[in-house]
Amino acid sequence: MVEFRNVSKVYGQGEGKRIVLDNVTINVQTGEYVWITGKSGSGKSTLLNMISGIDKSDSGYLYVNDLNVNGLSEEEMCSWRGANVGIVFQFFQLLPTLTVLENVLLPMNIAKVIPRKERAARAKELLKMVGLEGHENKYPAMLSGGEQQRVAIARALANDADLIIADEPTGNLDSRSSEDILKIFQELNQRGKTILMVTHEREIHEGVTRNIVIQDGRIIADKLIVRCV
Ligand SMILES: Nc1ncnc2c1ncn2[C@@H]1O[C@H](COP(=O)(O)OP(=O)(O)OP(=O)(O)O)[C@@H](O)[C@H]1O
Repeated sequence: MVEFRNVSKVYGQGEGKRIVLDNVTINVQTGEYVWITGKSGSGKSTLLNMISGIDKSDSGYLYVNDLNVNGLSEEEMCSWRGANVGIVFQFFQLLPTLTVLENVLLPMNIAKVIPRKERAARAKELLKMVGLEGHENKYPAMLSGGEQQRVAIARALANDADLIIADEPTGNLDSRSSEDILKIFQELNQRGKTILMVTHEREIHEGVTRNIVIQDGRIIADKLIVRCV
């Protein structure tokens, strides 16, 4: 589903030149739940940012469902991403002047892949799924960090994208809220979503199927997680 093929990224020039990703090749299959871990500054976010279009590689290819994402113009990238990738950030990135319901409706109103008359019911259903029934008309500032991250997850699911990318979604949460959020990701994966998550969590959470470790822009480990039941 997601294939990075010989992807490299360099920032700066001359003495300040920094190779952030060095010939990275990763192949993620549909249905995987992948954790990308590694020290701060190792290149994890840069990798995810290529899928969201925030960063572009200097060389190599990125395919998502056989689409050459590098080849998209900025406008094409925007509309492709809106309909095909759900994104969850560390600091939630909710719009403070919109209610919880309006925040979840926003991607639907932009991408227009969900029929207009189904959108409000869908947003309410997604909020119920993440445990926020009854909070629809609140503003983000009225919610705890964990609740705000739930809204962000509902928003990431708005257009029913098969691929969810999450950049340290528990990085700003206490351990209890982190556990709750990780359980939601596990459930999403069980419902068929493919998930790529950058995290600093120390212990691999139940449900994670693969752990890719990055160091200085290179993959130093790529482990399938097999659990006995
Ligand atoms: N726009 C930029 N310009 C210059 N350098 C950048 C830019 N974006 C990232 N970098 C550098 O690239 C390196 C990798 O950054 P990246 O955010 O991918 O690391 P990370 O592994 O996600 O780190 P963290 O765990 O701290 O979030 C860092 O040294 C960072 O300073």
